[in-house]
Amino acid sequence: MSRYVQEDVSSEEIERQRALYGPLAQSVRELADAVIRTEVDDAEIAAARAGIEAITERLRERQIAGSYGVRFNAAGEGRAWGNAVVGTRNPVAPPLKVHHDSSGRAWAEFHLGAAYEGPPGLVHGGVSALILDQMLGEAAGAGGKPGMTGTLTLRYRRGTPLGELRAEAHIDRVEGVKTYAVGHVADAEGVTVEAEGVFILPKWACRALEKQAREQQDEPPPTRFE
Ligand SMILES: CCCCC/C=C\C/C=C\C/C=C\C/C=C\CCCC(=O)SCCNC(=O)CCNC(=O)[C@H](O)C(C)(C)COP(=O)(O)OP(=O)(O)OC[C@H]1O[C@@H](n2cnc3c(N)ncnc32)[C@H](O)[C@@H]1OP(=O)(O)O
Repeated sequence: MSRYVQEDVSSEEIERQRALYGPLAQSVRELADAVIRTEVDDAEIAAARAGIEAITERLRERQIAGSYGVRFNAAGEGRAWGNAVVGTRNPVAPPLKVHHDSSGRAWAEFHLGAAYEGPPGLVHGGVSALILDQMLGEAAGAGGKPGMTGTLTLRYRRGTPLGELRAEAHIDRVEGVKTYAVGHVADAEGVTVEAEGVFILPKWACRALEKQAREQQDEPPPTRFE
């Protein structure tokens, strides 16, 4: 089943949901950080666990059958709220608020805390890869050619300290369905990880985009999601 879902939902309703679920996910991020760092006594841990399990049960009383997917409304606004990097409703996502321009540039400033650690005090290399995969994909999408990651190559130049970071990406070149993008993660001292990747508009999406373009002749198809 496709997880690209068309929903009849107004922009106002999307904003209402963002204001409801965004802070919920943020509270759970705080919880993850607290679970890693707490030093309260054993009885407090047991009580906290019981409380968390009760809340989880409450939330599961009514839920989506599978993952959130990517949902579009009639205005073409896309919501990737379960996305592991930018998902508004995903507590695992830092989340990144990605800025774009139509020349195919994407950038974001963000904070990575204790939940993203690999080597002591440093960001896990897989987390840097996760973020750069998204950022390069966002650049490809911003330039009008979204795609699935085909190949992603990273060079870890030095450890990335946990804390305040910035990521940037831009399109290097486009060859038909293949968009080549480059980018990096940096701390205040400069670049820590560099990435290059190719993003490929899948055959199934080419067909879907052509169909969509035929249906809404003047409206460009959606190419990026928040
Ligand atoms: C309403 C429709 C909306 C459409 C939206 C479409 C996509 C949206 C996706 C993202 C949008 C934007 C923002 C999102 C931001 C973040 C991105 C995160 C992305 C991910 O987290 S994504 C998960 C990891 N990713 C995968 O899960 C890919 C699994 N894989 C496949 O889904 C297929 O494998 C695919 C699609 C890659 C190709 O399949 P295909 O059948 O369409 O095309 P085909 O095989 O014919 O290749 C065509 C040309 O690409 C070359 N090529 C093929 N594979 C290559 C590879 N791996 N590396 C380098 N080049 C490759 C060939 O050599 C040929 O090149 P040439 O023509 O020059 O010979």
